[in-house]
Amino acid sequence: MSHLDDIPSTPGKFKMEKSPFIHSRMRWHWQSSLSKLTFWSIVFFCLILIFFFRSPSSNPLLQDPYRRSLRTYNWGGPAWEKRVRSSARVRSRNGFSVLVTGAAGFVGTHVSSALKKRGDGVLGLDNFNDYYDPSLKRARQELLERSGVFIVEGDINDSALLMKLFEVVAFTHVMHLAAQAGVRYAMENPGSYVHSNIAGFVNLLEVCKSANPQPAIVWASSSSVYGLNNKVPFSEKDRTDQPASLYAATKKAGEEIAHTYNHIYGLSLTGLRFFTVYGPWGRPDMAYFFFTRDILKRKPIPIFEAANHGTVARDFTYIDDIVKGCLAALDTAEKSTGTGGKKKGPAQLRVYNLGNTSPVPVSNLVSILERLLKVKVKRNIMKLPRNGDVQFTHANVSLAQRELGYKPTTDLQTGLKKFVKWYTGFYSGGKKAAG
Ligand SMILES: O=C(O)[C@H]1O[C@H](OP(=O)(O)OP(=O)(O)OC[C@H]2O[C@@H](n3ccc(=O)[nH]c3=O)[C@H](O)[C@@H]2O)[C@H](O)[C@@H](O)[C@@H]1O
Repeated sequence: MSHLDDIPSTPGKFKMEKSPFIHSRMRWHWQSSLSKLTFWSIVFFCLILIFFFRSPSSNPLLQDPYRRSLRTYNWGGPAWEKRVRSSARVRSRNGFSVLVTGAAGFVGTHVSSALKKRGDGVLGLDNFNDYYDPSLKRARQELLERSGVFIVEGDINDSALLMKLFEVVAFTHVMHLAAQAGVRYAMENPGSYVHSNIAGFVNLLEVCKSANPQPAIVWASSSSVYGLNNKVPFSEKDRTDQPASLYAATKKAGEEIAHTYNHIYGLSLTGLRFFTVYGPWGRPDMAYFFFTRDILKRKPIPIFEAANHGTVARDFTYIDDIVKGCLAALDTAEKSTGTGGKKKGPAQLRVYNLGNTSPVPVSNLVSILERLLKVKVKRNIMKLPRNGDVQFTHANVSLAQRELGYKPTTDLQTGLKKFVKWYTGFYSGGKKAAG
């Protein structure tokens, strides 16, 4: 037999062997390569399993919001109830008793502080999740505690906690600012948007509708509900049925859910469409914030541009203007009409734009920061990624002006100057910039 006989006549096929020795040798070869193959397959499979279970982004069941929702918070007890009552106690004539959800958040902190200053009773609620550096939330908490605002640690999805809070305090108003914010993060962690912005909102409304008395609710919607609209400036009468991100879709869903609870239970509900809010104590996931951090680190700044070199612009709105809008919405909110889960008559249902009315290209935002920080910026012009961002936003605020007396007064240059002053002060002295 020539050596050629060992070679398969066609790929994948072997000639039958007659020699028993060759036959058993081949079988041994086969078995050994088979067991090797099995061994390495098992190793490879195990590696994939380890990688899968260790990587939160690849397994939705292990993503933050679910772990967060499983977290247990310590609440209850006489000392805790005393703190709750004291924080929510009204200290001015005709003042409100307000439950502020998301009180350790950017807008929540500013609104809580402003309400407290004018003598309203304020109780905060926040789950201190780690969407961005929780130490910034803790610093905001300290700030509020110094002015007498207690923040209860807990989740808006926790019905027992919410019911307890309403049992301890007869809140006149709820300022609902707890949410999963951020447009682009919705592609990484969609579940967190459903968890907070839909399930959490419904849970809160369920408790509010059963409360006696029912509170009036003012809550944060978003300019992102205008989605792919081309008609500017955006007016409350415009369509909001083409969201560009899941974040926008959950905020739009919130507006429809608000309609339902108003219709069925007589809850007074006011949605505020915020337009890219910025300022001191802001959110590190927002462009103006991380641009500042990265400019100071001499890193290149990615500036998005639309097709055909189209400008990407935002109606950046300063936090103090937003706070005035929030307080005016609370002040003009009518009482809910239901009791104990039953509607007694029609109740107020409103939606307002709270913007600045003058969009600024993102490249101008970078130029302002460049001047304020006195650092030459390396610009990295990039195509607007298909990740939920829209090309521009521009608010028409005439409705808010008419009905709330809302009038924004801070331009981007002035507002950023205040932000940079806060930022450099806050992160100086060895504190690391939030990531
Ligand atoms: O007004 C709103 O409705 C929304 O405003 C912001 O969303 P956004 O306007 O996208 O704010 P940033 O994420 O700070 O982005 C500002 C601008 O910078 C641009 N950008 C962002 C990131 C980047 O690397 N480069 C860049 O050019 C974005 O395209 C956008 O035009 C908030 O993150 C949302 O939570 C809020 O609801």
